[in-house]
Amino acid sequence: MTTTRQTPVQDAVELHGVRKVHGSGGHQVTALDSVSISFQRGTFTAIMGPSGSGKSTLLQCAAGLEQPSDGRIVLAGVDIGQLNEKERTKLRRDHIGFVFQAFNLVESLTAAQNVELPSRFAGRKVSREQIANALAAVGLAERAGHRPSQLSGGQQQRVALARALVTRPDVLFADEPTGALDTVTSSEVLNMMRMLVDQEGQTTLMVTHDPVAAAMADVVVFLKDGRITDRIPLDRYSGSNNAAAIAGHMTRMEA
Ligand SMILES: Nc1ncnc2c1ncn2[C@@H]1O[C@H](COP(=O)(O)OP(=O)(O)OP(=O)(O)O)[C@@H](O)[C@H]1O
Repeated sequence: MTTTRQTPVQDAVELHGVRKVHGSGGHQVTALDSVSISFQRGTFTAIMGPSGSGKSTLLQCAAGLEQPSDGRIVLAGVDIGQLNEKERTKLRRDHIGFVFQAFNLVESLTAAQNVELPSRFAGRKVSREQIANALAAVGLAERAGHRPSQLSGGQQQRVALARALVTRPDVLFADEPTGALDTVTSSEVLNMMRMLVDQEGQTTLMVTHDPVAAAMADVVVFLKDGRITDRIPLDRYSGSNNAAAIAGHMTRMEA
């Protein structure tokens, strides 16, 4: 008898029974309550839920930026809880990229210099070619010499994306990446993120309030009161139907 050996699908991030309590004494808030979930490599996950449901805390914990009060987080195959602060910093530097609602670009620097800056601070060399490739990957090859004021909001967020991706991180974390953008520039950034997943296999976790943004993902995870209530895989080819279904789900959650 022959048996077919299946290559196990490795998850990029795993959370096992994660609890996060903010504050101390009588002012404690349980932001995450026994959260267990895995995020598969090469997939795009949107995290949604009412305000205060724990979305950003989940992202920060999964990225190793905050320590859970309890439970275990495995990032890129490494149990973060086993690392000291220095090792955690190195793991973050080598394996994750982060984009936020605010682009956080330095106004006096060009797009290329902004992409290079964090690596420079970390004492790590990125080549001109790596910077050019990162800008090309977000469709900004021609804008390398432009300063933020010479770019649209969507283009500035794409520079921030290139900056997050220049070191080719295992996981891209995005916290409301389109929160400061209008509909047109939002879709420019989201299409770029989708393309990076499809073409480069970029594992992506994105917190968003926007059902249209969430509809770009492969899976939507819903949080309420620090707990995961649903994990819904999306049919990629039902774009606007997905957005409507997600909006309906959110309305029911907030009722
Ligand atoms: N540093 C902190 N200190 C105390 N409480 C905090 C802290 N950070 C978050 N919280 C609380 O933890 C809970 C979850 O917050 P979190 O920011 O993760 O939610 P969220 O779903 O991202 O919210 P929003 O959609 O409004 O950004 C909230 O009740 C929040 O007030």
